[in-house]
Amino acid sequence: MCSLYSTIQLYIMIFNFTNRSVSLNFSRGGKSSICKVVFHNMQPLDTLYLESTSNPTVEHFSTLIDLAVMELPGQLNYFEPNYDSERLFKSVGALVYVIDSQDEYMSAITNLAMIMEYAYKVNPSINIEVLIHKVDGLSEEFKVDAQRDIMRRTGEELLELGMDGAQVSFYLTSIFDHSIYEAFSRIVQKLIPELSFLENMLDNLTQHSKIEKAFLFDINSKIYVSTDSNPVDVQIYEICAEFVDISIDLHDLYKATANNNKIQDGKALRPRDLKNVSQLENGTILYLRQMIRGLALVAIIRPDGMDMESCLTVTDYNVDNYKKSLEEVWADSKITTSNSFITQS
Ligand SMILES: Nc1nc2c(ncn2[C@@H]2O[C@H](COP(=O)(O)OP(=O)(O)OP(=O)(O)O)[C@@H](O)[C@H]2O)c(=O)[nH]1
Repeated sequence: MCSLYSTIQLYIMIFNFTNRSVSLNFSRGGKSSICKVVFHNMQPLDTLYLESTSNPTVEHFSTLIDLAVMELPGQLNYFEPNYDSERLFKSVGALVYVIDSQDEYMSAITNLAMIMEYAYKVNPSINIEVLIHKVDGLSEEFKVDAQRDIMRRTGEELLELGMDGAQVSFYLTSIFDHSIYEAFSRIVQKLIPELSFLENMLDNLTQHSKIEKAFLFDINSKIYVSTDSNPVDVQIYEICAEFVDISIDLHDLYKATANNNKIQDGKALRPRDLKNVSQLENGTILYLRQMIRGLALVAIIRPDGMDMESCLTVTDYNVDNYKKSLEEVWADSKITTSNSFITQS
């Protein structure tokens, strides 16, 4: 059986080139806020008090994937001899470039094209992901216009550099709604080589239960690392992501600390896995079960006339099997800690 364990390194960056005649400052674009909100559950409004980052930071998160998120502050010039830029670019799977949509963005686009030129030279398989960020401040019409304009200008810049075929993905994001999670979900999924296998397993699960939509969530970040092949409806995603939050809050509130350390027949009892089921007024069931490696399966179940108990019995049985398959796939995988390779100045 193939191993699903992948080493993925993502880094979020905004560059500035101090060696150009005009010094460009692309800091305050929202990089730290994105990292704090997505990976540390910080409330979006609290990012107002974040201080400017002065040194590169790198953090590792190990769930389905070994994800390393590097934040490169805007004030530093990574093409100085101090930084081993070649090694930096070579080692990452995706480069996430943040453009502040509420600011003048022409220089940021020129900068992006130059970075892409360098990135592709040293790492032709790198994914370039552009977040058109802070779109919460723009009207719906303006959002679309800004995206079209940024895509067109990026295309023109790349054409000038002779890179017209280069692949770039654009996402409209804000930390004030789920768009940032949706973008990161898609970015991370692109880096999982076995994604179609994971999708097939979820398709199988949905076909044999009354599940309408299922997500495999990373509990910590609420990024979904996989979903079945039915199209993703943003509202359904939002409901499922909120259900993860509620389940964790309830679990923390009611977990019996005494039980966690309980000894039975001389053996310590393992803390119970997270599970939460809730039926909405229209009969739809929200179902969450903890899986392995910090992941949780969240499903929307439509009973369609079947009583809730039978529906849950079938789902529980199928989810048990799904979990066993995940465990088998991960049985041989080891967690490797990637080396940090940013030279601190
Ligand atoms: N409206 C809005 N503001 C945001 C969003 N994301 C971040 N911000 C704000 O942007 C400001 C700068 O955010 P930072 O995360 O510190 O920016 P940075 O790119 O890390 O800045 P440096 O550390 O200086 O490189 C903060 O006041 C955030 O609250 C967003 O999606 N929408």
